Amino acid sequence: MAADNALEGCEIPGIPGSMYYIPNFIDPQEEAELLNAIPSNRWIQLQHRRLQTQPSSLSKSNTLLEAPLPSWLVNPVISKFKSLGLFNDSPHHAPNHVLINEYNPNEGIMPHEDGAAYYPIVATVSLSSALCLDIYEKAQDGDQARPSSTPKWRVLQEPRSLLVTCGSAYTDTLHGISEIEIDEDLGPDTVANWTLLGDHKVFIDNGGQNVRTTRISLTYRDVLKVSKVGARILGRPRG
Ligand SMILES: O=C(O)CCC(=O)C(=O)O
Ligand SMILES: [Fe+2]
Repeated sequence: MAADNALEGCEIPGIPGSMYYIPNFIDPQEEAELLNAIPSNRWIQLQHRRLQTQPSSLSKSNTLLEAPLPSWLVNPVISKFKSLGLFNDSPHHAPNHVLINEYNPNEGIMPHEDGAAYYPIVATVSLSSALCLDIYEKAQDGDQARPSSTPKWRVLQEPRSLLVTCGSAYTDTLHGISEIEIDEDLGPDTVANWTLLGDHKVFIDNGGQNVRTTRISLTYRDVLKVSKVGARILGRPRG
């Protein structure tokens, strides 16, 4: 992809196809401003996390009703994506959809794939707390893909970092976050992006542990199918 040059040196070793980790993608003030801007009245409470979607959730046919993203999700994050060349090759040349997930300690998300509604590039900004994303190889079960029984890799996402998943890392793996309070046994042999971390000393000094606090993630994607309001009202899509 076009971002290859800008992301050179950020590719996570060992994970095929590729995932990139950029520590300190935003600064503490940008992080605080993003946290402040998240509307408090749009959360949907699920059993093990809460979430909101911007500008809106997808229809049953995975279609997004065309609408601009709020400006606080565009600047500074999407401007920084542009300087990295991220989403240059995606159909809309920019993300048009952001999922905001909030996890308290002991909360997570089951292993899953993000699927065919999106162009295969995902950019995730982490806020507030570090935690490990578990990456599973895909085991084929008839037509159904299921995760390998244990995670093959762990990616430690520090607050203010960016994780980019693209290509076969998007299509051929599953990802999840385990419902634990403490990420244990963190070190060079157990964390795929150890050499790319902004500050691995924090984890060494803490005996290889990360005690989670509440983490919020912003997941930027390009939804492939977008419908225009006018076309919908007329019942005739006009391209
Ligand atoms: O919070 C994250 O980093 C992952 C979220 C995720 O996988 C999703 O919403 O599809
Ligand atoms: Fe996901």
